[in-house]
Amino acid sequence: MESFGARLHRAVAERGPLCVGIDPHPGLLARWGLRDDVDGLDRFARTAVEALGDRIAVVKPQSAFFERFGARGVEILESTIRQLRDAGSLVLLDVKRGDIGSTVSAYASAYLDPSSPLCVDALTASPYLGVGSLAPMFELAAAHGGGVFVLALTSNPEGAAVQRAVTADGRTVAQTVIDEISQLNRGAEPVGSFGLVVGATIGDTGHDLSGVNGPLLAPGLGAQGGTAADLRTVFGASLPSVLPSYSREVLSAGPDVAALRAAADRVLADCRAALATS
Ligand SMILES: O=c1ccn([C@@H]2O[C@H](COP(=O)(O)O)[C@@H](O)[C@H]2O)c(=O)[nH]1
Repeated sequence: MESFGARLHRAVAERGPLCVGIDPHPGLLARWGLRDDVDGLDRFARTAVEALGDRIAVVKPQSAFFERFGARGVEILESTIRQLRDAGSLVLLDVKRGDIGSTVSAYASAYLDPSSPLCVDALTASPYLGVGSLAPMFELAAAHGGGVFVLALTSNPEGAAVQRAVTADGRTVAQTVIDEISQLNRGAEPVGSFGLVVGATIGDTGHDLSGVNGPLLAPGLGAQGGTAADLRTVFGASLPSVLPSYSREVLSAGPDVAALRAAADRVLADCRAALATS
C-alpha cells in the first residue's frame, strides 16, 4: 500500500504545489447568488468540486461550514469527499480533531478507516492534549495510507501566546510538536505522511523545521494577508516541503467554473515562482 507521503509527493509532481480549501462561508454563498441553506451548500460544494477536483493536488473541505447545517450538511460533506476522490484530488479534511487517546481512536476510525463514509486522505489534528494522545490517528493513518497534519504555528494572531510559550526544557510548545512529528517521519521516503500546519502569516519565528521530513501546510495566504513571497521568510530552507493553501482567495472568484480555475491557476503560478527560488 502506498503511503500518504508518497501519494502526496506524486500529486504535487503531477498537479503542482497547491491546496485549495472549500469553505462555504455565508458571505461566499451570498456572493455566489446562493441561499444560506443546505441546497446552497450543495450547489457551492458541487461547483467547487467541478472547478478544482480534476486539477488541484489537494482539496481541503472545512468541516465547520458543513457541520453548521447538521446531519444534512454532513451528508453533503460525505458526498463532496466522494466526488473529490473520484475526480482525483487528495482530500484533506480540515476538522482539527484532538482528545484523550481513547476518543482519538474513534476520530481516527471516522476519518481514516476506509469503511467510514467520512474517510479522507488526511485530516488536521490539534496537539493540545499532547502529541502522544494522537497516536491512534498516526497508527490508523500508517495502516491505511492516510496522513495527519498537526497544528504547530497557526496563522491566527491568537495562536502565538500558546504555541510560542516556552516549556521546561527551553523549547517552545510549537518546537516540541515539530520535534515529535519529525520523529514519526524519520527515514520515510520520499517524504513522511505526518505533516505540520504552519501559517504563512507568522513571519520568521526561528523555529527549526529542518528535520520534519513531512509536508508543511501553509494556510493564511490571500484573505488573511499572507503572500506567496512571505513563504521564504517563514520557511527558509524548508520551502521545498511547503504546501500552500488558499480558500477565500480562490473561492471568491466563483461561481463561474472557468473563473475559479483561473484564480487557482493564478495562485499556483505565484506559489511555483515562490517555491522555485529555493
Ligand atoms: O493555522 C491555520 C489552520 C487552519 N486554517 C484554515 O485554513 C482556511 C483558511 O481560509 P482562507 O479563506 O484562505 O483564509 C480556513 O479553513 C481555516 O480554518 C487557517 O486559516 N489557519
